[in-house]
Amino acid sequence: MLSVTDLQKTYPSGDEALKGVSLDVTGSETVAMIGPSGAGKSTFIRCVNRLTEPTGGSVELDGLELTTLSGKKLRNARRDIGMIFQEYNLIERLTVMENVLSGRLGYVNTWDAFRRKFAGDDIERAYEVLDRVGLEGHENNRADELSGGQRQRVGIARAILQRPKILLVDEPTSSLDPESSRAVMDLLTEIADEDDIPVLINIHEVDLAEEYADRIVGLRDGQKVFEGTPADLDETARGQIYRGEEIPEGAGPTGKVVAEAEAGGAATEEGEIRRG
Ligand SMILES: Nc1ncnc2c1ncn2[C@@H]1O[C@H](COP(=O)(O)OP(=O)(O)OP(=O)(O)O)[C@@H](O)[C@H]1O
Repeated sequence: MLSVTDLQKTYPSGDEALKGVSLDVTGSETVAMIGPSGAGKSTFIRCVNRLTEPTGGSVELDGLELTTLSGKKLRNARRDIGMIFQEYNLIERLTVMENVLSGRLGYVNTWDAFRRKFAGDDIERAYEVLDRVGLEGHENNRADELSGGQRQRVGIARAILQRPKILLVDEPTSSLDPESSRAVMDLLTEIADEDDIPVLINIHEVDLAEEYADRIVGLRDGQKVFEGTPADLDETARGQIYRGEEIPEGAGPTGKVVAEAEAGGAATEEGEIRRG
């Protein structure tokens, strides 16, 4: 379970990107975080895995406080967090298989240091994971030969190879066409169910959030201004999230609207990795 309490981030520029946001994500639920550009959605996800340093608050994953970890402990904790990025963050010149195996390292920038050192078990599992995301047969294609939807599937495969305790997903569909977007959302919610892990997704497309999420969280100006089911996301709530509207008095059941911020194997020279 991810439990975030009063998360704050003020950038050195003075931008208060998060002004005390609390959120629990648990079970196998899919939570969509929506909000206008600049609301703090990416900052929230990046503070959870410490790609950005929060300036206040607490982030616990299965009871482990992440904000105070450093060095090896932080690296180990990050392996429990599967991260999927808008722009895929693949290494273009490497193969699909190599990119997926880099998930075993937690974060790809250490890939070069570990190259060629994957266990046979990891490779076998990488094949399984690639089958699962529909990329069987593409193992030895270079990442830069793939379509956007396929690249995002590589990103998803890389994340789930880690056997994470949670998936954090930052704008997975914003570079994709509608059909590929839906396929990616289908895959993410399927993983949440089948692997029994929660998924937190930042997403701009409100219709996809409504269709796929169990719960929707609305951020505006660094504050959580809405939390509820897709059915709760009425016009009042949308106005509050996207237009900063006050909740009109007597406007009906908007109790869900939060008005204030809550205080191994071997790679060949060419990069091809073979089974066994
Ligand atoms: N590295 C940074 N340095 C300074 N300010 C930043 C930095 N990253 C983000 N910000 C600011 O923090 C605020 C929140 O940005 P963030 O990217 O988290 O919002 P977002 O909701 O994810 O927006 P988008 O939907 O456009 O990605 C914005 O005011 C932004 O300008």
